Amino acid sequence: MDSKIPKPSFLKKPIGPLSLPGNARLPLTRDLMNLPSANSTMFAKMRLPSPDKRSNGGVVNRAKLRRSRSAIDLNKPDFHRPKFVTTLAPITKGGTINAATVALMASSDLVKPQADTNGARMHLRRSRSACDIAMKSNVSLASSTNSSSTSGASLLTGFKRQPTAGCTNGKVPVVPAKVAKMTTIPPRPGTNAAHSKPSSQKATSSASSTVTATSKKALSHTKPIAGVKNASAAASIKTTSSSAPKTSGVGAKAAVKTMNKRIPSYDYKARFAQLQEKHKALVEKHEKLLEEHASRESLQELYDECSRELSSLKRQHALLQAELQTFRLENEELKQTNLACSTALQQTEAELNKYREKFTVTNQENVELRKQLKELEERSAFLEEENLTLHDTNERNAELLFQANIERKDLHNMVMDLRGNIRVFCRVRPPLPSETNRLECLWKYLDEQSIELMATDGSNKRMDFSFDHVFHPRTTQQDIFDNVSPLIQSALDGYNVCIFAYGQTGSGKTYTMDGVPDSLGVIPRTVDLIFNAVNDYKRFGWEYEIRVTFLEIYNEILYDLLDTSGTTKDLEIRMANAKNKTEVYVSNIIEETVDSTGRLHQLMNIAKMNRATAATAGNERSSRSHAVTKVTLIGTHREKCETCVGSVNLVDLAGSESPKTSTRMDETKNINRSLSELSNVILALVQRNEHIPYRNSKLTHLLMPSLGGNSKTLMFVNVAPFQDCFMETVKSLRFASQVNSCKMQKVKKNKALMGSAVI
Ligand SMILES: Nc1ncnc2c1ncn2[C@@H]1O[C@H](COP(=O)(O)OP(=O)(O)OP(=O)(O)O)[C@@H](O)[C@H]1O
Repeated sequence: MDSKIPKPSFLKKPIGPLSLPGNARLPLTRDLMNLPSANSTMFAKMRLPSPDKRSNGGVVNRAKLRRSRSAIDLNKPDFHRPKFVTTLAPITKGGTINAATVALMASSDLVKPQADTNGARMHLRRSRSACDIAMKSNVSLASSTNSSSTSGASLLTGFKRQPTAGCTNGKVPVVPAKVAKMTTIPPRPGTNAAHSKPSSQKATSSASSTVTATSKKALSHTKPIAGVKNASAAASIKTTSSSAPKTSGVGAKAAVKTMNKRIPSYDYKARFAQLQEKHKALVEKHEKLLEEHASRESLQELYDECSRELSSLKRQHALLQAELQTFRLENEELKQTNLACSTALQQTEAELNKYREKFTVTNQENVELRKQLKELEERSAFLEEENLTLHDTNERNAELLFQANIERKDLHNMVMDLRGNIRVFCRVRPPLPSETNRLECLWKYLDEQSIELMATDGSNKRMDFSFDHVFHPRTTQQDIFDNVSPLIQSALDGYNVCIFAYGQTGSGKTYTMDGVPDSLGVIPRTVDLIFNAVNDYKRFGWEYEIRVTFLEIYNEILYDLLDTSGTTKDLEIRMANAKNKTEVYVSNIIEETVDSTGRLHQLMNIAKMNRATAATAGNERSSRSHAVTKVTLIGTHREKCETCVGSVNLVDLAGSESPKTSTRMDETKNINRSLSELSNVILALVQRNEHIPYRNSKLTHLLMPSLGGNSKTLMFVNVAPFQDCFMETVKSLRFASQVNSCKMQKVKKNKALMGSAVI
C-alpha cells in the first residue's frame, strides 16, 4: 500500500506515537466539533449526570467522566460513551403520568431502551457517535418497517425506569397500565415490549403516525396541555428527534461509508475529509441534542405540571375514595332498607291480596244486601202504607172497643142489677176430720139457690131457705170465686162492691174470705183478678192505680192493721160528701199504693198478723173482730180523658157467739151487738124505713155505702153443719133471707175521687 501511494515529502512515517512538527498536534474531537470545553458552563448545564453519577447519589465521579473522544476512539468498534439518561425515578415513582408526558419521553432517543438486553449495557448509555448514527441510519434504511415501528414499542419502554442491575435478571419491565392503555399496546406476558411482534408494531406505528400530525403544533406551546394535547406534543417531539437521522438519509449513509473506509494514516486529506464528515455528523448530533434539550426543558415543566396534577388527582382520589366508602356504606344501608322494604312490601302485598279477596266477598255480599235492602225498602214502604191503614183501622177498632167496653160495663151492670144489688150466698162447711163425732143436721139441697133444713127437735119440721146461691160442703174455693168475680169486674168498671161473710163462730167465714195456703179464699183471688184485669185493661188504654187499706173493728174501736208503729191513732169514720151522706171514709188510716200482687199479699199477711184472734168454743183460732180490707181501683184513660174509681170492701166479720159459751163477755156482747145492728139496718132497708140506723155501730156505719148506698153487696152466710149449731144456723139463715129480700136503690157509677172517699 505504501508503494502505491506516494508519501508527501514532509511527512515521516511515525515510529511510535504520532508526532507532529512544532506545536502541531492532531486536532481533538472537541476541536473538530467546535464544542465547548468540559468545564464550559453552557455544556455543564446541558450535560446530565451519567448513570454512574446517579448510582453514587449525585456525586460526580470524575474518574469515570468520559473524555471527548478522538477520531481514533470513534473508529473503535467497541466504542461507547455514556448516553444521557433522564432521571425518570420521580416520574415513575408516582405510578401515573399523563399521556403528554409519556409521549414526550417516548420521543426522546435518550430514554429509549437499548435493544440489547445485556443488563450492564442497558443502564450505561453512551453518546451517539457518527458511527452509531450511521448504523442507525443503515438500520433504518435496511428495514423501513422496523425503523418506523420503533416508535410503538420503544415508546412504551421509554417511559419506564431504566432497568437497574437488580432488575436485569432477564425479567421484562412492567409497563404501567395507563401507559399501555394510552398507547393501545397491551403488554404481553413474558415478552419485552422492545421485542414485540411486527403486528403490534404496525398497530403502534399507526398510532404514532396519527400523533405525528399534531406534533409541531404541540411543540410550539411552551407549556404542554394535559391529555390528548400532551400526547400530541410528545409524539411530535419524538417525530422531531427521529426525523433527524431520516433527513440525513443518503448523505449520512455515504458519510458512514466514508468513515468506515480505512484511510491510511498518511492520507491526511482523506482523514481530514473523514473528520469533516464526522464533524458534520457531530454538528448535526449537537443540533439534535440542543433540540432534545429544549424538549427536556419543556418535559421538566411538563413533569412538574404532571406532578401537581398528580397530587391534585391524588387528593381527588382520596376524596373520591372517602366518598366512595361513604357511598358504599350508604349503599349497604340502602340495600338493607331495600331488603326490609321488600319483605314489608311482600307482606303488604299478601295482606292486600287477602283484603282484595275479602273486599270481593264483601262486595258481593254488599250487592246482595243492597238487593235485599231494596226489597226490604219496597217491603217497608208497602208495610208503612199497610201500617197506616192498620193504624187507622186500629184507631177505629180501639174506638169501637172503647165503646164496646162501655157497653159491656153497662150490660154487666144491668145483669148485676137484675141479680140484685144485695146478693146472698149460703155456704155450708164440711165437718173437719177432728169433728167426726159431732152430729150433723139434716140438709137437703133442693137446687143451687134453695136449701131445706130438718128440725132437730123431732118435730120433723122443715125449713126452706132461698138465696142467690147455695154452696154445699164439697164446693171448692174456685167455684165460690167464679160466682164472686163478676162483682170484682164491676169494681174495675167503677162501681163500689162490698163482700162480707156472716155467720156464727167456726162456720167458715175466714176460710171463705181468706182461705188457707193450699186453698185461697175470696180476698187473695180478688187481688190476683184485679191485677190481671188491670194488665188487660192497659190494651184498652186504661191505667189503674191500686190503693189498699186494712181496718179492724174490735170492741167498737177502729184499728189500722198496717200500723206497726205501736202508737194508737184515732181513726174516725167521716162523711165524704155532705150531699151524699152514704159516702164515708176513715181518717188517719194508712193507705198503701201497690203495683204488684206480691206486695199486696205481703200487706195482707201483715194485716192478718195484726188481727186479734182467740180461741172460742166453736173455733180454736176465732176472729174476735171485724176485718175490713178495702181495695180502691182508680182507672184513667188518657186519650179519652176519662177516669173511673171503684172499690172493693172485703169484710170478714167476727163470729157471733152464744153468751152461754162465751168466755169474754164484753167482746162477745160487742160482736153480737154490732151484728144485731147490722141486722137492724138491713131490716130497715127491707122495710124501707126512712131512718136507717147506720151509725148505731162502727160496722154498720162503715158499711153504710155498701149496704144502702151506691154499692153492689154480696153477703156470704156461712153455717156449720152440726146439730149443736142448729139454732145459730137457723138464726143466720133467717137473717140472710131477710138481706136477700132487701131491695137497694140502683147503683150509680163513681165519677170522681176526692181524698180517699168515693163520691
Ligand atoms: N169449706 C170448708 N172446707 C174445709 N174446712 C173448712 C171450711 N170452712 C171452714 N173450715 C174449717 O173450719 C174451721 C173454722 O173455720 P173458720 O175459722 O173459717 O170459722 P169462722 O167462722 O171464721 O170462725 P170465727 O168467727 O171464730 O173466726 C177452720 O179450721 C177451717 O179451716
